Amino acid sequence: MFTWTMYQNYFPHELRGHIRKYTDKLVNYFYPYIDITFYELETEGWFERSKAYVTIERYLSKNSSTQANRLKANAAKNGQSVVLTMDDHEEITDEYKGVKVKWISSQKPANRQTISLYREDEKRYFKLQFHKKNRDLITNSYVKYVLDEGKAISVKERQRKLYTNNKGGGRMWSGVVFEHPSTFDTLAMDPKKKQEIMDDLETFSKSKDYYAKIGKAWKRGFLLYGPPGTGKSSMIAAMANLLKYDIYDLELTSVKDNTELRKLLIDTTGKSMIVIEDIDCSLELTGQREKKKKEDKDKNEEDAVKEKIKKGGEVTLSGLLNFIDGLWSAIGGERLVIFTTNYMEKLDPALIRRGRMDKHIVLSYCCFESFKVLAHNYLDVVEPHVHFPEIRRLLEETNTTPADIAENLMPKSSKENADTCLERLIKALEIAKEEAKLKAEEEEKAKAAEKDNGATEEVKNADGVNKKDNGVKENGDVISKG
Ligand SMILES: Nc1ncnc2c1ncn2[C@@H]1O[C@H](COP(=O)(O)OP(=O)(O)OP(=O)(O)O)[C@@H](O)[C@H]1O
Ligand SMILES: [Mg+2]
Repeated sequence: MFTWTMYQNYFPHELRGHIRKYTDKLVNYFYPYIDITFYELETEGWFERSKAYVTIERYLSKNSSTQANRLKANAAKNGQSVVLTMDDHEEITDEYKGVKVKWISSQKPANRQTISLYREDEKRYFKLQFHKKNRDLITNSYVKYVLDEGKAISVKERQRKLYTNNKGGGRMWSGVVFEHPSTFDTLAMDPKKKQEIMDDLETFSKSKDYYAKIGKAWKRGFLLYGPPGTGKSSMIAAMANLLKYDIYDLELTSVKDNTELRKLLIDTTGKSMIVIEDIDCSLELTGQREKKKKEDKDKNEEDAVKEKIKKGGEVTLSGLLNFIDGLWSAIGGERLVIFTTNYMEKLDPALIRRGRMDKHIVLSYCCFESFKVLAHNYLDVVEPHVHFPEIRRLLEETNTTPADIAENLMPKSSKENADTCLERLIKALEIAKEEAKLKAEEEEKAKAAEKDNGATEEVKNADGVNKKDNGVKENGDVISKG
């Protein structure tokens, strides 16, 4: 029998090299498959897990749980859930555009002659095996498809974060797990408007190539405005939940100057939303405040300059504009910038022009359509209902926020049911209507008094006699008519 030792004795080293080369060629000639190996550990750097391997692992988890007999569980979401993938030496099949491929999970034993500092010196890998005739399809598009899908699965399942910049400490942002339950289903607003916003967001998240084609940074600005309690913050949470984005809640008043603002921006990642709430209250950025500041400065310019030096710089309007759409803002990609305000008219037009804030969304008082969403969510009550027509009429006659409606719809004890809650709401709306009527009457009176006052002033100006004591107080309340 021809043994291994005989082979080694008969054929010297160089010849063995040649034989190996030709046998490999021969085998390749008859072997109808191509194998691609993806190793688990990066060979360069500090033996990190290769991104491609982890992404493939995610992708294969969808087939593994149904096809493989031995599964391996890896922790995900900081240990709160597990990802199941096939264990070593298992095989699964996958199909892409009618072509079947095989994935094999395996590992090469450790090289005993080398000393490794790393615990897992066995080389674990995934092998992708497919027929030679499908070479182009698999190498050109299937591999990319697997990586994209794997990435999408991990984005969907990752734990999202809510970051803020006002915690101090060495880090720019500090984050907690984001778990706000608000979604577009729970958000009360006109269904058509809601659908339009959802479509807008979903189109944005899928438009990477389109933004590249038109030469625009992949980001979109939203301005949410409306009275307090109309759902601006709730909508931001719903947007983050829809797109599975992280939120960076930027507290502008805690940012020292424009340089720090830029650093904060650079420190954010893609697939995120940068939120500045109540932008009208943030620093000296609004048109009116700018004007007031200018007046103050004219009054005492020296003092203003001293103050600025003492503060050591500040965030300016141009700094913020640069933050939103300057050169640095394009890094990371796939980002929403969201401002909220209660007073649209207070904002500087430069801040809210289209292109910067691409979409303006007004959140307003509760209409009947919005009420129906809340009634369904809070009480499981749907139209037709005996109380609905009256509520509809009252909503048309009052300005009530969704927050007020929601508060009235929430059962306060186990004895309360849908009917009692709706009746409470009707009472609250009637009171609001009455109050609004009284307020309107008072305003009417005040206006009339102001008119009278104006007329008195005119008389005074005409004859030079002081007729101020005419029974009308300066604030407009009529105390007596004289
Ligand atoms: N459109 C809405 N749909 C569902 N719930 C709403 C809506 N608006 C308000 N609410 C309810 O009222 C509460 C307050 O709403 P939210 O904080 O979103 O208002 P806001 O517009 O951000 O107010 P502010 O201007 O004071 O920040 C929410 O917790 C939610 O329960
Ligand atoms: Mg809010």
